[in-house]
Amino acid sequence: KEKVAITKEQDALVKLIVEAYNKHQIPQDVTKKLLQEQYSTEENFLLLTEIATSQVQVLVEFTKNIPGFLSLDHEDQIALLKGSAVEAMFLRSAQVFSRKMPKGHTVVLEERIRKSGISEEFITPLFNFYKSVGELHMMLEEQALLTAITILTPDRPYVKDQQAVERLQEPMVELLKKLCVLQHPQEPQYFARLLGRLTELRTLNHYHAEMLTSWRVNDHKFTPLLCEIWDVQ
Ligand SMILES: Cc1cccc(C)c1Nc1c(-c2c(F)cccc2F)nc2cccc(C)n12
Repeated sequence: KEKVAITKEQDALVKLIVEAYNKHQIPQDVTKKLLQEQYSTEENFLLLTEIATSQVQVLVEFTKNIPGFLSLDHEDQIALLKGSAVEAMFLRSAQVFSRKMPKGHTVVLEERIRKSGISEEFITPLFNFYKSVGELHMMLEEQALLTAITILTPDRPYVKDQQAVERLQEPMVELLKKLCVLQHPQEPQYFARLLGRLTELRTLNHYHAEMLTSWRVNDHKFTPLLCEIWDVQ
């Protein structure tokens, strides 16, 4: 059985991706508000809107630090960001939800999500996804690479030069595969399970679009950044 080893270049790549992934977190004042604000539906929705807005900012910063991303065609950069924003945010919020947050915050955040006027038909798949990501106990390198791989999906709508995106995504997929073999030797199907999460993520795009529409119908206000990334209003 050939020995799987990370090359020097691959080690440099994973360090760059992890550094970018760690660089930006949700601002403290936003998470502090989670515990302080009272529990009205309006207040909860406003808080989630604030968190979503800062998550989009975090996503844009992370994406700009993915090696090679800024050398892509500028319109393709926008197409990749808009096409992957929901999936990347689900992935990041799943990790924040299952790992990063102190226990107390997670309970409060769950409570506020459940009481923010979102329909049950979205809440269930959302928490199922959070649970399925939590059960993987992903390591930081795996989370960061999986998020970069999601962003660098070549077949997003309006991407013109799909090959250029593939050339960036492929080495990341190879690297993640090697990391999974090295870091989870007792679980040969671990890499396949990670990719399975990406398939589950794509189904959540549909729910998210429905949610946006239902919020707009109920005249909920979004921030300019959320309007721009999801073409609402
Ligand atoms: C921050 C948060 C956490 C869990 C559930 C939800 C509904 C949110 N908030 C939003 C999300 C969103 C996200 F930010 C991460 C994951 C899944 C998401 F639905 N998308 C949007 C889009 C417009 C307005 C909001 C309030 N919003």
